[in-house]
Amino acid sequence: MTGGSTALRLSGVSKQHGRGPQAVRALDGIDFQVAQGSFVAVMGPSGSGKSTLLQCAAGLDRVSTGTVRIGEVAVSELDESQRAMLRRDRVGFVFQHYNLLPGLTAAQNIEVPARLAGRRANPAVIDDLAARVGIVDLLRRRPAQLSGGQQQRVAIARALVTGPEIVFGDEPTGALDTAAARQVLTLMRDLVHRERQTIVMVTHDPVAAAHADRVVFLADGRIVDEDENPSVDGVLRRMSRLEKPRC
Ligand SMILES: Nc1ncnc2c1ncn2[C@@H]1O[C@H](COP(=O)(O)OP(=O)(O)OP(=O)(O)O)[C@@H](O)[C@H]1O
Repeated sequence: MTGGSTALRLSGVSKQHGRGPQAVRALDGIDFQVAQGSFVAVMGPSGSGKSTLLQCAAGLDRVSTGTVRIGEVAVSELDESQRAMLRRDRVGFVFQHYNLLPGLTAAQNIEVPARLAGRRANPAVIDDLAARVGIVDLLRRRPAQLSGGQQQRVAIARALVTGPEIVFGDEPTGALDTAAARQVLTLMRDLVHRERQTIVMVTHDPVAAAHADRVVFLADGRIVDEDENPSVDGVLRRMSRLEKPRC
């Protein structure tokens, strides 16, 4: 992991969904830091709290207790509209199903977050992003004219257009075939190692997780294991320990 500043810090974070007898404690005392310029994967069995962790870390949901910081900003102290502004200006998102607007070209899709922030992206910025993610010749196409891997590259460029401090990925390769997934993961790793982008990705896929610098493993809302030098076999071994039936 690279030294330097901390892009994301969760301290003592708990999150309860619902109230009373129906309440579910999805996160239970999470302490989690991500160094700026690193690529971290979050894994764990179904229901272990991965999505809740991502939602709380990205300011999409409120924590019940504890603090979340993105850079110097205490996200957990912001109100709803301040969190919306933080997400717009400082956070990028990449989803499993790309979420591109079908009526817009790739270039127009990339520009959407800048437009939402009341700006127009300089065409040179779009060209630069397209070069960084390898879609220079595809900018005039609409999503239906692109493969899944190409659409995810457009979505990654869109996530980067505001120059975010951190990018969150929710199963970003979950809908891709093996070859396209590998290319997208290599791109994400290059963005981190060449450009010092920071990426936090939730995944079920040990191959995807092994592209990260570090993998954290959740079970029952807690971080129960970490792998600082992940390999596919190592991740599979750790996951199989977590997924053993409990007595
Ligand atoms: N809005 C909600 N209301 C009530 N319970 C919820 C809500 N969202 C999640 N939960 C519960 O919180 C726990 C953690 O859910 P979460 O979706 O974060 O897990 P996950 O690890 O992402 O699961 P999966 O891998 O299946 O997507 C689960 O027990 C889930 O049922």
